[in-house]
Amino acid sequence: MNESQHSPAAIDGDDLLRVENLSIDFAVGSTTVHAVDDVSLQVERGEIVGLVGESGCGKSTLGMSLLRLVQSPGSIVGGRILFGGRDLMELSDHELQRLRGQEISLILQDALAVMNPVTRVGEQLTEVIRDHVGGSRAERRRQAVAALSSVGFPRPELSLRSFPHQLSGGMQQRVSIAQSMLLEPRLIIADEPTTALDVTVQAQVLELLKDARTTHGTSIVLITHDLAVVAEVCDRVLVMYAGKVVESGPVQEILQAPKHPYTAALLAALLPLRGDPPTELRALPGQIPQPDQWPTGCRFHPRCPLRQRLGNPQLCSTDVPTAQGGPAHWAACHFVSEEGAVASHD
Ligand SMILES: Nc1ncnc2c1ncn2[C@@H]1O[C@H](COP(=O)(O)OP(=O)(O)OP(=O)(O)O)[C@@H](O)[C@H]1O
Repeated sequence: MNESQHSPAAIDGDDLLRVENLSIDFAVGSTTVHAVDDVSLQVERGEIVGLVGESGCGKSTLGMSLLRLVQSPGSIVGGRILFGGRDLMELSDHELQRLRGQEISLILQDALAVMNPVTRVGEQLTEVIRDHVGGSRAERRRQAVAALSSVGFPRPELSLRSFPHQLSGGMQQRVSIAQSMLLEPRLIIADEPTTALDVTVQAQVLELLKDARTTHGTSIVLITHDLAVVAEVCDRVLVMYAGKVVESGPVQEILQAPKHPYTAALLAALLPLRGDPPTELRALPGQIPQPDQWPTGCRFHPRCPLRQRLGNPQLCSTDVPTAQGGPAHWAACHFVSEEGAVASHD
């Protein structure tokens, strides 16, 4: 079985988003970079799904594709993205425009990047309402005040008059979340939304995302390199390595009993939240390979601690691993058993 075939088959019909065998290439000079390679996933209504992995593994490219925002020289070269049963690839520009913001919205690490620096916060918010909903000027303003209030601005009327650069990073991210929630989208793509923020503000922003799910049933795809953030908010997690999903499962299971050696290595590199500090930080050696030079067989094999412990079996460098485990929790590794071989080898 193909490593990506488990996840779509696991759904019982309550999925809002279904990605099937998606591949995205970048044409860089005379080479083709396979940034996302045959990835499948699904997100159910009201579910928060984490997408984790090191820098360069394809998380953002995958996230942007969910809004059909992959920029040239990148393009979707295979697969389907179904949102609420509609194939995103078949939508007209007009339909896509309505979809973005109204049904799917985007939160980025750099909140300023999605704001107009010369437009006051209030105007940015009321413009979105005017373009998608309409209503009188007074009504639009009332909604903008309510939006800022809902993300914790103590004096929203005053903050509406601010320019984005007059706000702190945490405040800017709150405005960005307020803006993305204005039209009560069914799905939010949040790409490293807390990475630039200090720990206290980070926790507040994560709370706001959880609130969005609780209050409006919003589904969220949370892209992050930080497993601690995943542990805090996600129901399910997909671990990406070198353009592929290598493990998928419920967050607690993945954190407590990872099946893939890459996931185990990411976890081992985390500092414990409580207790004595470790005598050494077991960081994962080596770097993710360049996307135009993905290794043969299992793409993780040159860095894999489990393979080394097993005496470097040849299979890892020759054969692409298929999904092992059940539909709810699987990993693409030749040497994983359903009992969690990784944990027992550690
Ligand atoms: N505009 C581009 N031009 C060429 N290649 C690109 C471009 N954007 C992304 N890529 C390629 O796609 C790969 C995946 O990039 P992507 O940004 O999706 O990874 P990521 O996991 O989100 O990393 P990060 O956390 O650093 O954003 C990159 O290694 C790069 O080779």
